[in-house]
Amino acid sequence: MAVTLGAMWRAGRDRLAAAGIEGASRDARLLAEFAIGFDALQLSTREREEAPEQATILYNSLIEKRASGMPVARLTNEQWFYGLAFQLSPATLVPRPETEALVDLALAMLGAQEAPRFLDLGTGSGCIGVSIAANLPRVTGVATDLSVEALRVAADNARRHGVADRLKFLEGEWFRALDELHSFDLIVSNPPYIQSDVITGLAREVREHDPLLALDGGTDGLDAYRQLAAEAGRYLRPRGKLAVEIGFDQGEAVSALFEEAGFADVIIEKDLAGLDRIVSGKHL
Ligand SMILES: C[S@@+](CC[C@H](N)C(=O)[O-])C[C@H]1O[C@@H](n2cnc3c(N)ncnc32)[C@H](O)[C@@H]1O
Repeated sequence: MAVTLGAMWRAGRDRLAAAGIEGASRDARLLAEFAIGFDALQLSTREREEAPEQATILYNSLIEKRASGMPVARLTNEQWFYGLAFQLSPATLVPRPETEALVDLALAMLGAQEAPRFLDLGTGSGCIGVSIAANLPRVTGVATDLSVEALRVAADNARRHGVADRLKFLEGEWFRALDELHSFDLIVSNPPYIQSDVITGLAREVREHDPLLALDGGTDGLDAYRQLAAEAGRYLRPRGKLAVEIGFDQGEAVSALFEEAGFADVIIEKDLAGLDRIVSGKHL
């Protein structure tokens, strides 16, 4: 018997709800759009059309994977961030909405400058660096990662969004990736910041599907911040800034590391949920 597109996606929604998936309706719609190759508007306006057999088979298999805990972004291999679609791979973190605050900070700081330069350390999918470049036509930047595969994806995303000619991608451990002596107006990073022994207790969607390299911040979660705070000054212009994403309970510890390293005007900023999310400081 022929099944309509509307009946198809609603059956998926009910399956996800029965499996206890939060946001079952949203996820079922996103997976239906992906399986059929529609956008949200097309799915809404063409619900009465017959569902193609191949799309139904694909959709049902995606719904079963989602029901077993695989995040939608891992199934579609894509995540929206700062109004842009980012391709993903198993080597990249799924960009999180709270990280968009780092892009806001960068745009506010660099927007008025003539030819600003920034560094995005641990770029992953490239979401931070590509979003900054896409919103500031005069900016140039360098994006690094320890993962070659993540860098490949980030470079693809830069091409996709037309900023590849203004971003350089370099492989290596934090500042050691830099190929020459650079001097930046801003260094941004969302480094791994989860304590090693907390990772096994994280939600399954994170623990099983985000790369460990993107999560593990060492015994106290602060390994990357120690290195970044201690070394960033060498790569910043006078009055340049270092700004990092932090875990909700790391504000004081990371601020102290910034102050010990000689940064001035150290500020902790909160996210929309009212949690500490960014620490920034100025290089004198
Ligand atoms: C939390 S993820 C952030 C990814 C991306 N910037 C974002 O916000 O979605 C941290 C990134 O740092 C990279 N990374 C981890 N350790 C690193 C190191 N020692 N040197 C350079 N990059 C590293 C990981 O591969 C990962 O892409």
